[in-house]
Amino acid sequence: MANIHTPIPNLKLNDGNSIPMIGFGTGTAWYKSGDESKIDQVCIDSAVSAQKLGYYHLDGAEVYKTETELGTAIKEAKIPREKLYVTTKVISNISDIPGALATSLKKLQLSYVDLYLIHAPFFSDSKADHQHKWKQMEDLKEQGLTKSIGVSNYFTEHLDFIFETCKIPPAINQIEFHPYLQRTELIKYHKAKGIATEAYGPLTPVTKGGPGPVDDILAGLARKYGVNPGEILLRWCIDQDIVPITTSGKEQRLSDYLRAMTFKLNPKEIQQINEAGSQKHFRGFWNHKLAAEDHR
Ligand SMILES: NC(=O)C1=CN([C@@H]2O[C@H](COP(=O)(O)OP(=O)(O)OC[C@H]3O[C@@H](n4cnc5c(N)ncnc54)[C@H](O)[C@@H]3O)[C@@H](O)[C@H]2O)C=CC1
Ligand SMILES: O=CCc1c[nH]c2ccccc12
Repeated sequence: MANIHTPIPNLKLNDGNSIPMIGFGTGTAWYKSGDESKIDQVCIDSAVSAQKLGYYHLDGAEVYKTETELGTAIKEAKIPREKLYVTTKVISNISDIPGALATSLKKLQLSYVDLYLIHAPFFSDSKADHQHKWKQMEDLKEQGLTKSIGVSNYFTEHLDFIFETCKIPPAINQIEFHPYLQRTELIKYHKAKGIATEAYGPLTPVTKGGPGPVDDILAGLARKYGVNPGEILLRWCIDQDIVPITTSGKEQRLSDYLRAMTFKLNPKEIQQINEAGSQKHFRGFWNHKLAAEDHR
């Protein structure tokens, strides 16, 4: 079983902080469509197991309605706070960003988060509105309530708005990223501006995006490195300096994912996955909002 003894590399951010290069997500599998006050014990238990295996990077969001579960799991796992990397995101209460973070911190039972993200750009209706929201994010970082600030699901034009007036540039853009959605232009932009990329949905080709043209390549590489195709996808992100955010309620799967830390893909193997992946297009999230961006 891969576990806490499997070293997880960090990525240095543009603000000097570092982020562990794999995250355990509390959205998707755990998202509550109903009553937030109904506690999901399976979510708590899975987040505790994840921390015990060595996942110290935990990804949450107010809209998942699982921040209370994440806070309970952090308390139960007893990992020292300074070793943890906790992210949350604002969207439901975007009209009051400071109030939203205060509420999230209360649910998480924390005095600060490591990363606070604006969950999506679709709730700002003008350039000035984007810039005003970003200023509120900067204030929260300056108050020490979050160590880093960033965005999620932003396009280059939204990032351009921020860069026009920001004092602190976004440290991260968390986006859907996998071989069937390679976001080449956006990733180039991130690199040019010093923004780190986090990948959600990294396993899409072996989950809802399959079957497809990368299957045989993933199977061959999985045989070569003695892992599952999923771990090849996680490594494909890491070897491009992109931080995958994955999840599972199955302890064995969480343990298996950590085998992505035990090998490296060579540039030719990365290229093979890129070329095969570009033969298929698949987007699993935010289709209604993001379809226009697909061919950029
Ligand atoms: N910022 C945003 O808009 C978004 C952020 N996220 C974050 O990213 C996290 C991870 O997102 P996911 O799409 O769940 O990541 P993912 O692509 O890593 O998929 C994880 C899911 O795949 C399943 N899985 C793994 N291996 C499998 C296999 N061989 N066969 C079948 N199923 C398999 C797991 O059980 C789990 O449910 C979320 O929990 C959330 O924290 C997710 C979506 C949007
Ligand atoms: O974070 C992205 C996925 C997600 C899961 N539940 C919701 C609810 C509203 C927006 C996004 C999401």
